[in-house]
Amino acid sequence: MNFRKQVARGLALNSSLGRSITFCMVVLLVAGIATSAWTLTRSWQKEVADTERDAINLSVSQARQAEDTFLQAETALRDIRRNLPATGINDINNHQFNNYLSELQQHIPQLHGLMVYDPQGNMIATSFGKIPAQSNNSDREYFIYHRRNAHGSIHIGHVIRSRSTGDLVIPVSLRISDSAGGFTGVLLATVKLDYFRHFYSYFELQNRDLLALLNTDGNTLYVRPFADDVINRNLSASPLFTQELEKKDRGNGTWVSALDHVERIYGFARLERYPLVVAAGYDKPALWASWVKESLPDLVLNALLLVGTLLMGAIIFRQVRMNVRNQNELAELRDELTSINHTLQLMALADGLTGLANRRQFDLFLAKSLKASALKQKPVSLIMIDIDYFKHYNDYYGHVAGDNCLRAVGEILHKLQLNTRDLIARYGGEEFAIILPDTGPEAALFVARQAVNIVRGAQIPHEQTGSAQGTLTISAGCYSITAELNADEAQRLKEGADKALYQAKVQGRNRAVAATDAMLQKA
Ligand SMILES: Nc1nc2c(ncn2[C@@H]2O[C@H](COP(=O)(O)OP(=O)(O)OP(=O)(O)O)[C@@H](O)[C@H]2O)c(=O)[nH]1
Repeated sequence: MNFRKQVARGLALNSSLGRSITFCMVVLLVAGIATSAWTLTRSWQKEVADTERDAINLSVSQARQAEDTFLQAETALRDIRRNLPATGINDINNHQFNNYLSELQQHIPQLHGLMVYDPQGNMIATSFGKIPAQSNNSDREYFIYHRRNAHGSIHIGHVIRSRSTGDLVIPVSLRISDSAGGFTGVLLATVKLDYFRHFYSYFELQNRDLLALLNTDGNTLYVRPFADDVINRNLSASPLFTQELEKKDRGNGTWVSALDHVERIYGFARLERYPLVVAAGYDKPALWASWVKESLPDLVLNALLLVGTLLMGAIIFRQVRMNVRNQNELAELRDELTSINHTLQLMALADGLTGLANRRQFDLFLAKSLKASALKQKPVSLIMIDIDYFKHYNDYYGHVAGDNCLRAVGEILHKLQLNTRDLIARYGGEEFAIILPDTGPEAALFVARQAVNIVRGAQIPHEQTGSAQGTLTISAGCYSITAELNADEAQRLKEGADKALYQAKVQGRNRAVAATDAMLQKA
């Protein structure tokens, strides 16, 4: 048996019930798996959507906070510019102005310092109170920027290390111009990088979650949780600058960070007043791990449900298989009983010695033939056959040989060319009978003679017949009637054939005789 057949039998697939149950189980399983997959996918998508919303909210709030931080610095610078002597910055009273700057700085905690530079880059006032010996900042980017650009807007530069204190600061600067628009110096407010460092550390973020403040040209100002070596790194190739900010000022996206190659779900927001952008990024692999951990009970439950369904299916299959097996066994038993019944029926209707129809079958067949004859009004004939001198045969050869002889005569008679509807029977003892439905007297006598001739022709030795041949012969008597209904026609037919047989014996045996009216009238 090949594998497919084994599986089919194992699952009781060879029954229609088995197939129906298999179909239902497969539908249930597929539906279960599909539902679980759909639910889990939806749950993960919701997790990602929630995170995207969190990221954009965080970036927007931090952009707002950065905006306020730099706005305070700008306001301070604009105040300073307003308070510069109308005659020019060279007329600044150093001591007084330093105090003013110092006081202003103390009110704005994120400020590292406030400074005033002349057109040559020399510091002429500072909130630190004392102007250092080496204080020329004409090489600084912001200074060069303002010398070249005549506009009076705020400029936020890249992170620098303060020459006064060595701290990392973000320079916020404003150009000072004379009434003709000529360059007369630079006002500088430095914002502490640590201010953002501390501020960003307040948020409860995972290890690799990111919060960054960047210039819109892609330069990093501060990126939590990275070390200071990423400061001033150019990230202009990041999708944030190449794709997202090109399209909108705030939004979200997922990309792999250029800093550490970790995939993050980002939210970003551009500051309204300043060329800065804030990005908040959530570690996607960590989010996945935490989601898997949270979804584990659901996963296990779903798996258990599926296993339960499979087990239930297996139990049902087992029952169906047992059912089918029982049914098959019952069918086999029924077939066996039918066959035994058939054999018993045959045994009940067959003669044990010769295998011909027995007396019981003879009677049944005769009754049936007579009824048909009465209904169709067609003749039915009976030939009675008796072995001649069979007592002598038994006496001479013994009863065992007598039995064999009976069997041989049965076989010989069986070879007669009869119609299929005719019946040869052992009538009893050494007597045989042939019933010929739809057969008249001439045809019956012809068959009877054939029987006599064929037995004689077989030349079975019989020493005790008194004849010269010394072989076995039979005598036959036949009679035909067209039966009437409701009459004991069997008796009439048998008596007629018997009388004819008697005449055959009387006339010298080894012959066939048909019953005549004269014979029948003789009592
Ligand atoms: N071996 C054997 N003999 C049987 C069987 N049935 C009947 N017989 C014998 O058949 C013999 C019949 O003898 P009878 O009725 O006297 O007739 P017959 O000797 O054949 O003489 P006729 O009929 O006058 O020619 C008896 O000896 C029975 O014992 C049987 O089944 N086997």
